[in-house]
Amino acid sequence: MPTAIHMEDVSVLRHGQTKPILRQLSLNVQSGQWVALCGQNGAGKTTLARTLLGLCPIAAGRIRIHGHDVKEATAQQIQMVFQPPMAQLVGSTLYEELALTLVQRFPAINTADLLHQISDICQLVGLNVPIDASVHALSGGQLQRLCIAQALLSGAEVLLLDEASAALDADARNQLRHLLRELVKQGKTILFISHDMEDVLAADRVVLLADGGIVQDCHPADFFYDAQGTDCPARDFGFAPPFLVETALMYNRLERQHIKPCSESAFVEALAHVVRT
Ligand SMILES: Nc1ncnc2c1ncn2[C@@H]1O[C@H](COP(=O)(O)OP(=O)(O)OP(=O)(O)O)[C@@H](O)[C@H]1O
Repeated sequence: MPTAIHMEDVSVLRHGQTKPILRQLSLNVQSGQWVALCGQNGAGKTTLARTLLGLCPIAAGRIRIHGHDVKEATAQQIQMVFQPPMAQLVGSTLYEELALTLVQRFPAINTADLLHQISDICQLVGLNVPIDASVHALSGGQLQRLCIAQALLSGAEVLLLDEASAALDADARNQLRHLLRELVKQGKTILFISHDMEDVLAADRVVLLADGGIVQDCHPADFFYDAQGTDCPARDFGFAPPFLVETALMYNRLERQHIKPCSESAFVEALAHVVRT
């Protein structure tokens, strides 16, 4: 798989500060990988994402997005779903907002195709509001979905999501995780900043930031389960394991097993395997 994100010894200083917010940080992400970026408040997650967009100048190091220098990366290579959502919206209606993105990408697009693509993307992200709805009349969750729709319509290969599930209810969070999994299967690369441990569990890889540096980079199974499967290393970093992990840890302790599921289906499969053997 080609490298989608390449960060090499990157340091970032914010205006007026002497202490770097990102400290000689190196990170490589392959195309088609879903990375959960987590860390406590102020760890540098948003700064890292903004740096990948070229919005925070780097004091040292280098960044390449799909082989291009970060300064030359286009909207079709990398896009961010910002938090709060209004930060990225410029149109006054849902139609205007999405049509603008499509016209930028396909200047010759006709109205029928425009409406078709907008309708498809709204269905994909579960945005069930009239096309002429005012952006200001949308709920937090609907705005979040609109921003995700917009990022997808841009055609970007790399999607950065900053707390994109924060305004969503539990069902919508699940839907978003399914959508992200589908996008990854289609080859998109996802960097998902989230404090929600269910989001972290659903990823292919967890990168934990603390004080501007990477302190953990591993598979979710190694983030949430120790070698025996009876304890949760993520607790040492201040993160409570999600319910599925809690349940598996308890099961392992009671039944002296070592299963480490990261999804409901993996849990069922692991239990079936234990019963068979
Ligand atoms: N525009 C800015 N100017 C100066 N310092 C900033 C700026 N934005 C962020 N910082 C500082 O950079 C550090 C990292 O902030 P950042 O927003 O990247 O953290 P984060 O991990 O995304 O936090 P959170 O989980 O709270 O969103 C913090 O100490 C913050 O105060």
